[in-house]
Amino acid sequence: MTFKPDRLRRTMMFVPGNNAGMLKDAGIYGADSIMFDLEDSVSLAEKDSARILVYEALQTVDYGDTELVVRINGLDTEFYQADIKAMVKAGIDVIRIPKVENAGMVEATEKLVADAEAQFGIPVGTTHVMAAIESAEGVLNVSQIAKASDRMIGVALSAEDYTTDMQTHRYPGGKELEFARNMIINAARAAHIAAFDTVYTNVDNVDGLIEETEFIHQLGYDGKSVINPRQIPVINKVFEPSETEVKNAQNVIAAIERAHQAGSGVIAMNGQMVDRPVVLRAERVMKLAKASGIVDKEGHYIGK
Ligand SMILES: CC(C)(COP(=O)(O)OP(=O)(O)OC[C@H]1O[C@@H](n2cnc3c(N)ncnc32)[C@H](O)[C@@H]1OP(=O)(O)O)[C@@H](O)C(=O)NCCC(=O)NCCSC(=O)C[C@@](O)(CC(=O)O)C(=O)O
Ligand SMILES: [Mg+2]
Repeated sequence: MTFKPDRLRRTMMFVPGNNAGMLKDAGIYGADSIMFDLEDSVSLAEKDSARILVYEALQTVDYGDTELVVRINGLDTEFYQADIKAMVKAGIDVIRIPKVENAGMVEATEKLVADAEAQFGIPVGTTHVMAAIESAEGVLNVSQIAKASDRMIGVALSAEDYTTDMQTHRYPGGKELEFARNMIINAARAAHIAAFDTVYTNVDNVDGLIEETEFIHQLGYDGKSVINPRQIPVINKVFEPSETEVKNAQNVIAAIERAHQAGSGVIAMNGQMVDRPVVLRAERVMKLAKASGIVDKEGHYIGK
């Protein structure tokens, strides 16, 4: 497994844990993270067999350096303890805890994860966790949840369960998600972890997916959970910087290097002040440009 703390996470693809064919091919579609699901896409009757299937896939399928995540069953079920044990033993990168309402739920999971690491000879602290926020209570507590563990890599909005809890449903435009989206991105940034937007459930509506992704990209989200491989290139395209953005970022990085050589941390470029926040934004643009394949090894724009 390949955990990299500062990796891009534009797409995290749900793969139903009871579907052997999807498990086998999940690595070929280019998702930044693959999320094996043991929770809501698996029926009660198949919980144990899905856990075994995912465990076997983790032993036998080569997923390259894709980040590997598993969504375990909820902490109010009879399954989650066995899920944690098996997935830690298999060496999963990240455990996604569903329906997190408070920091205590993260702490309880963390303890079981640490116990399993010790039991299976895995260095304690190497399995990471993330929290799915799926209720009104979870949204209100998200800042504590985001800071509840050193293992925490991100918080995710889960709008299907959230809108149900809020006694509404999902509308085009997503006004019903505004408060949750703002709370989650703010909590993630304050905790220096990633923020993932929710799934877009109409896999045939490409325009709707683009519109939603542009909006969450503007808010500062790292990416989205996805349910279908066809959604991956669409989201990646929204996160792909334009030629102007890349060239501006290159100029910013070159300008700040010149400033550093002259012993300064700030410089003017075309009348605009270039300082640390501008440089950090430029570095993120270059990281996205590299992942999008639109710059060469030296960072020069080559397009597609
Ligand atoms: C949506 C659909 C039925 C469409 O089927 P279709 O048949 O039309 O798909 P096609 O495009 O035709 O498939 C073309 C090829 O891709 C393969 N393929 C498709 N999907 C793949 C995939 N996911 N992984 C790997 N492979 C895949 C397929 O096998 C085929 O391979 P091949 O035959 O070889 O050509 C299918 O995608 C699917 O089942 N998705 C997963 C659904 C799921 O996981 N739901 C639970 C998570 S949400 C939730 O729980 C709510 C939440 O909790 C969320 C939160 O927490 O964020 C909240 O509260 O909001
Ligand atoms: Mg859910």
